[in-house]
Amino acid sequence: MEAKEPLIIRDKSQMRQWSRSMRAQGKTIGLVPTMGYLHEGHLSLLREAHKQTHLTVVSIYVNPGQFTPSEDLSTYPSDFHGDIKKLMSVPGGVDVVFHPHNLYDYGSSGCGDGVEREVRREKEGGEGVVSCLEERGLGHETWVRVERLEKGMCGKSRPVFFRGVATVVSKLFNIVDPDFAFFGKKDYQQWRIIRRMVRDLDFSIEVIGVEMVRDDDGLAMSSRNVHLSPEDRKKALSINQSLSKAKCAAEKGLVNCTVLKNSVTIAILEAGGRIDYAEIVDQESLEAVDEIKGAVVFCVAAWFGKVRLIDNLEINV
Ligand SMILES: Nc1ncnc2c1ncn2[C@@H]1O[C@H](COP(=O)(O)OP(=O)(O)OP(=O)(O)O)[C@@H](O)[C@H]1O
Ligand SMILES: CC(C)(CO)[C@@H](O)C(=O)[O-]
Ligand code: BAL
Repeated sequence: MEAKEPLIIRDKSQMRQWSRSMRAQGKTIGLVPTMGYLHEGHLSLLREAHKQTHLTVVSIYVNPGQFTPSEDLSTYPSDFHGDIKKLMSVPGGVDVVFHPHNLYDYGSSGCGDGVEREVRREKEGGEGVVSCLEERGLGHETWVRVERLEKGMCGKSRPVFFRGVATVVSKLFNIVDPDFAFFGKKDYQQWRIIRRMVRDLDFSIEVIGVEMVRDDDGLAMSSRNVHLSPEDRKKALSINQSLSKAKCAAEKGLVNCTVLKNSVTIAILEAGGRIDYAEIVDQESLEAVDEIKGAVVFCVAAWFGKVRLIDNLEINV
């Protein structure tokens, strides 16, 4: 049986009002931030939220602040009505879907285009990379950075990504004011970064990391999988298969990270993929390790056709 239709809120102040009035009634709120085009991985976050909170909010917002103009913002998949149906298929459904049109619209209080162009000029002379948000000239110039954790892996290949994620998640936290927020461990580095941000900035929110959901054949579920051709989708199984083999080998005593990383890199290249990175890092600090001694995570990003996929496996020896 389908759950009831959620309340759909598009306006920041209406979202805030809803949260305030629910909190005044003693209700706890769980937030699941997403970019839409939902799959079972997202729904597992919602199911986890149901276990911990009275009320649930799923946000659907494709954030221009975490994409550079050369990334795939314009082709990011979306299906709002399909998403609502999927959310209603989960027992208990969802109370609110927060689906803002533009989270960076500050009305007359924005300082506007002139300042934005100035910021862009400075950056182009400095760090050299701007996000789609700055490119659009919307007057936003405040960014949250988790300086060390954002440096490696996805932060290296997507230079504005974690700055954009930490900033938009801070905005969502301020607007929705949840007690709990749920993030998937598929995006392992993102989950760690949000946890650190919440600790360092004293957000009064508990961040819950939820296990990754895979398709039956092992491919990590991801909205971008829809862009894989059937051939590339088959080839992409090499990521999970080589990671699983490496994990088995590590558990049997092969702890040299160069050897393990090479085995995964070669398997993905032989399948026809292009490696972005293959890193074995400490689960907490995300620092690369040479030898597996304790709790590490083996993280991979690889391209198949025009699609960049990420995956990881935790290894505890
Ligand atoms: N397979 C999965 N298992 C568990 N959580 C997931 C999975 N895929 C995504 N999530 C989580 O859902 C939340 C929203 O992610 P997002 O909307 O970007 O989806 P996505 O499938 O990761 O998309 P993308 O193709 O951009 O990687 C994040 O916390 C993310 O970690
Ligand atoms: C956390 C997030 C919703 C921020 O835009 C996004 O990075 C995602 O979907 O993982
Ligand atoms: N789940 C990560 C969002 C992104 O790739 O932009």
